[in-house]
Amino acid sequence: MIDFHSAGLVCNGTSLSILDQSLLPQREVWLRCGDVDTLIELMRRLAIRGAPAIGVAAGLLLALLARRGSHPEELIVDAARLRRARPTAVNLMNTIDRLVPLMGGPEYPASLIEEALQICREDVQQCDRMAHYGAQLVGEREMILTHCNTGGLATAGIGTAFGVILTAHRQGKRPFVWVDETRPLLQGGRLTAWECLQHGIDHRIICDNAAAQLMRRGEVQRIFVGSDRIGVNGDFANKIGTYSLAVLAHYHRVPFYVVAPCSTIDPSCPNGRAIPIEQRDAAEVRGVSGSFGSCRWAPEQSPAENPAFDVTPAELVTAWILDTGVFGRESIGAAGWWEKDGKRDE
Ligand SMILES: CSC[C@@H](O)[C@@H](O)C(=O)COP(=O)(O)O
Repeated sequence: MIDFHSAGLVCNGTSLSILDQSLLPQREVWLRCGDVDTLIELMRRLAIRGAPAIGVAAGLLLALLARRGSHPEELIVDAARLRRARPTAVNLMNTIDRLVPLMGGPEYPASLIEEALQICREDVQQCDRMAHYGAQLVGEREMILTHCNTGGLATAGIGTAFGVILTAHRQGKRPFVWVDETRPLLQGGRLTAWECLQHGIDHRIICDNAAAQLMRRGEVQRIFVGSDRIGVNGDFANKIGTYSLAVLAHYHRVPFYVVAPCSTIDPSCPNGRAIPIEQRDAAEVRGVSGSFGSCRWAPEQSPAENPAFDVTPAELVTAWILDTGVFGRESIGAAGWWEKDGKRDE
């Protein structure tokens, strides 16, 4: 039985349903996804998004297809197409790399189904561990800033950066959250704000360009962000706008943390320059579109640049909060540093 559900995804044995994140918070619409073309389309238009969530969705769909009797060779082609759907988040590639060797093996399809479910379970557990380590850093009534959406919608569990905030909230620390709206697709203003409301977390949405002024006034005590891929030297890619926040945090001496499972570290990327950055349609910058309607304010003929992610250099990071512990800058350099020396105060 392929049975798994998270905030944005339900797999009930025979089908996969996805909560369309492009329509939230105005409309809660669940979409059936039964084939690879549909999932690729949903990923590209960010109906399902967030690094761990897209990896988990790809795994569950491949498991469903295997259970329905897909020939292993057919599934290998499907997996290769899914792998290319979004290029920056390494979780998608990790999922495919774990499942492809099982396609056509002696235990197929049972082994593939079990591995896909294991990826889901691991993500839930990793979120809990990161949240546990990260929440220890949060003091009473701190003002925290976060970027993009890193909660239950973006993962199989309670989230990465948002999981830290949620856990501090559940511990009664009463954090207050500045929610970056996160232009151009507003994952913060739409999704993180929605998740804050669901969990009763005190928050206020800000335009991305308000962060500097808040930091200058001393109204931001800590910044937590997620990551789509981390290089071996600690440089990391995350939603566009993360790098500017890190520069601002450095100038204003605000602690700046990356929260991600250690599987987000890509051993094949020695540094951030090796991380592929997704370029998206210029139309997303010239206007907005969603369940709230569509509007273009820029001249249609004006070219626009739309990198979906940026890379923050390791020197701007205070610590990496991984599922294996909290790693400061002094940890970087040793081989496999992310598995060894993190502080693990229980
Ligand atoms: C789940 S936390 C890591 C990231 O996936 C998140 O911060 C992010 O940048 C998501 O980008 P998106 O383009 O919305 O998929």
